[in-house]
Amino acid sequence: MSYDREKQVAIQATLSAAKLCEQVRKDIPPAMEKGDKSPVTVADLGSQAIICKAISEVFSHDPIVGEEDATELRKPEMADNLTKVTEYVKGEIADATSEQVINWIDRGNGQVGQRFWTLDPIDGTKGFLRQDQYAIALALIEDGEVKVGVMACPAYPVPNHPPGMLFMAVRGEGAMMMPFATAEETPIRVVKADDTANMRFVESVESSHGDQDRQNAIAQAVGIKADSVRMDSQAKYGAVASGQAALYLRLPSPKSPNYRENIWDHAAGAIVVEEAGGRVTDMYGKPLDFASGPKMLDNQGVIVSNGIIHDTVLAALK
Ligand SMILES: Nc1ncnc2c1ncn2[C@@H]1O[C@H](COP(=O)(O)O)[C@@H](OP(=O)(O)O)[C@H]1O
Ligand SMILES: [Mg+2]
Ligand SMILES: [Mg+2]
Ligand SMILES: [Mg+2]
Repeated sequence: MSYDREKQVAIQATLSAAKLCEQVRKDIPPAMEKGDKSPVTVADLGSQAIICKAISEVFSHDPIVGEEDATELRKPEMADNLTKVTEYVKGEIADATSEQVINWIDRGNGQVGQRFWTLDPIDGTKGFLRQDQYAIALALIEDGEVKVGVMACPAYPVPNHPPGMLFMAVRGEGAMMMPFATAEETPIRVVKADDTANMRFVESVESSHGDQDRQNAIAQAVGIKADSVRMDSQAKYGAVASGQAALYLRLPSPKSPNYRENIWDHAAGAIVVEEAGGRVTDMYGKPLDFASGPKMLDNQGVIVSNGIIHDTVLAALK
């Protein structure tokens, strides 16, 4: 089966959402707080609206499992925020109304099933607020397997061009990157065994999202001598897929040992790395479970590598 249509719709939708996010970022957005105390901005909500609309128009029966919902935005005291989100969405969809924006965002309340999309409208909201890395991440899952993944990374550096990189993959067709500036697709591959210059590892900027002491100890144990490169969001998967790093370690934080990862934080990145020749498992070597629900309850930690060093990393973790 061909996924060309899915890939094209996903690329156009994430690039459109990326424009909205960059517009919000220029205006330095204030963050609102969600129920779990994590931040959300008008850009997260606007991005989800744009992408859910685009998917729904073409694939009207596909559920979308998105990170955000419009519960807060519906409250009368949030009217100003709803107006702001709608204004930004209008930059991409000229005739959008607030009512439509709310409904598009809530299209992201879908359930995991035989075929569905998972969406992180801004992965790395903390990075976005710091003017660092963030990603708009969208993936199609069928029969428990990620089939298409697209990550738009508007702040990702591109040599000799303004920042902005799209990473994408279709199962069985390899992984590509495409600078926003040139729109030229190039195939990407993970770091080769003899490429010592790129044998570095990436981890989250946020110390509370992992276990940086242990991550650094494991990297050293597998022979990586350089300090880690800290980067927000699934852009880290892009770094591994494009051979700029050999390893991405995400071990459970000692402060939140019972935390479970969300599917939208990993699905798009995982297929991009796998199709670039790498490997993605949890810290025990188990495949990530994208089929059972929005949280990967049976997985802990995430290990992303160029494949060659993967078993050595898993052994060091024992
Ligand atoms: N205690 C925790 N451990 C691991 N990940 C966490 C976490 N708390 C939040 N996160 C997730 O970390 C993501 C950001 O990843 P990174 O740290 O690699 O930039 C967040 O995505 P959002 O920014 O989409 O909410 C959020 O889902
Ligand atoms: Mg969030
Ligand atoms: Mg996220
Ligand atoms: Mg997010």
